[in-house]
Amino acid sequence: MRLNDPGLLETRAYLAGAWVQTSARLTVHDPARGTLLAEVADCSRTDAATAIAAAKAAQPGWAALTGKERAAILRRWHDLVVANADDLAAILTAEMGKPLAEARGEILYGASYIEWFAEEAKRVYGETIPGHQRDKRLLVIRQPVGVVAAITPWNFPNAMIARKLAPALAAGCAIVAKPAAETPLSALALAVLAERAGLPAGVLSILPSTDAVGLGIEFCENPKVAKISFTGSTNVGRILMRQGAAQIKKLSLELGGNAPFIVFDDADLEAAVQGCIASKFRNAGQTCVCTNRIYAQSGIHDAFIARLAEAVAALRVGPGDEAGSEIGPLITPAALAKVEAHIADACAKGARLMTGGTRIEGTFFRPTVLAGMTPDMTVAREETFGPLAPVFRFQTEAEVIDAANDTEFGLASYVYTRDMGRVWRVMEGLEYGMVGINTGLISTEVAPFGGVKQSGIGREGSRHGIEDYLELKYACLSV
Ligand SMILES: NC(=O)c1ccc[n+]([C@@H]2O[C@H](COP(=O)([O-])OP(=O)(O)OC[C@H]3O[C@@H](n4cnc5c(N)ncnc54)[C@H](O)[C@@H]3O)[C@@H](O)[C@H]2O)c1
Ligand SMILES: O=C[C@H](O)CS(=O)(=O)O
Repeated sequence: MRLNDPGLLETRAYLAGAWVQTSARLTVHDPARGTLLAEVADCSRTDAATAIAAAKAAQPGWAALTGKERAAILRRWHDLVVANADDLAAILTAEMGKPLAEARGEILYGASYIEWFAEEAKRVYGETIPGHQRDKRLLVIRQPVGVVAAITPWNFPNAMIARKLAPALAAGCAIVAKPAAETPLSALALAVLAERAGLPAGVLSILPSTDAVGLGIEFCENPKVAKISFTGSTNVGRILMRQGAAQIKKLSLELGGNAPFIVFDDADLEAAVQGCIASKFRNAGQTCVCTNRIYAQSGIHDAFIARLAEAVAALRVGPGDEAGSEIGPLITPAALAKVEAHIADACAKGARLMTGGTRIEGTFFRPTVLAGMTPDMTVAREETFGPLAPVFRFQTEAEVIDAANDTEFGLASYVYTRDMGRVWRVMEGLEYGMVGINTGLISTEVAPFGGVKQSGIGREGSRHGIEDYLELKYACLSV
């Protein structure tokens, strides 16, 4: 990996304002080649307690700055991230595998959250309320919740952590973050730049660790932690809820998905095919908002499947750092095995393979389209998190809304139709936090990202995102 600034490839933990090399090390591998990339500090639960104590000590001073002063530091951080985007993308592709173009897009996407919340830092407004009695004056102020503990996944190792650090810091919180053990380098590089931007010591810690369970327990049980912000699987989100219940720990949860992609007869066929590919195969299908089930109405079904299979077969699979690669490797052999299991289950129950269906080498897998899907197949209920596009046929609007909602998940959903009445009926009928209408790409810092049902609690981004890191305080003044 060639970097303009080798200082961004940091392998020490950023702990209580210092760069710390721990005795234990965790290893980071390139998923495309299986080669060793780096040995990184492996933090313990004790290290987490130290970081939390430092955050608790530093947070009042950080909150005492004006929103404008915090905004200036966040703005400098944003500018440094953008200026170093090529290096950050190279690091991200090396540890996670996604194509460089997607990695660079993620860096700018993560930076957009830092920019957005630098602006929001100046707009944490309070309010006055007309008194309920003549001698009373009422007011409300918003204050930072305090120390935040964040836990993030491997699939967007820059953006998912930026999407938490930015609002927390903008609100005046201090934050301790544990990135996924598979992809710590992107988070550490962000901390290098945050320190350069002037973030005070102790306000932020980044703790790579193979002891996810132990640090999770520390985050949940340490009374200095006011809130946990988690992005990852619904199963782990459930564990954290349970572990934090004793202290009524505040929680923001961005969890799993099972996105339906619905194509009605009146849809623009080519737009639907391209939107489906964008939604399904971004990051090799390893995003929480990836299409997981495709529903094609009977009139357009055959033409849609034929065109989709043709376009999917043309997708180029290869290492993310090789020019032209569109589909990188899956993160682990276990991730690849899950894709194969979903395909085997579907075919055993009558599905037809239209293209792909086989591994190439290592954890590279051919993008796959299946036809003849039925609700009893595993992929109808489970998030594949890989390059598999299963197509179900449907007849009526009511039938497909019921099918789309027949899941415990409710994160993203997609609808292709040119009938405006149908747009409103289906958008209102879908039990999801987000709906893409005639588009397969919906994520942006200016809109509230998040799910309903077992896809999460709270929203990230938008004018709503900072609220998760603030408390309302009501004062009643007798005059
Ligand atoms: N809603 C979103 O914004 C969003 C974004 C990305 C990924 N995801 C979801 O995340 C999942 C894939 O990511 P993953 O495999 O890394 O998820 P994961 O839940 O296995 O891991 C996520 C993070 O939690 C940590 N972790 C694991 N077990 C833990 C425990 N017992 N206590 C505390 N922390 C623990 C991991 O080390 C990692 O840092 C998918 O379900 C995907 O849909 C959701
Ligand atoms: O995987 C989850 C991310 O939130 C995907 S996105 O880049 O925000 O759409």
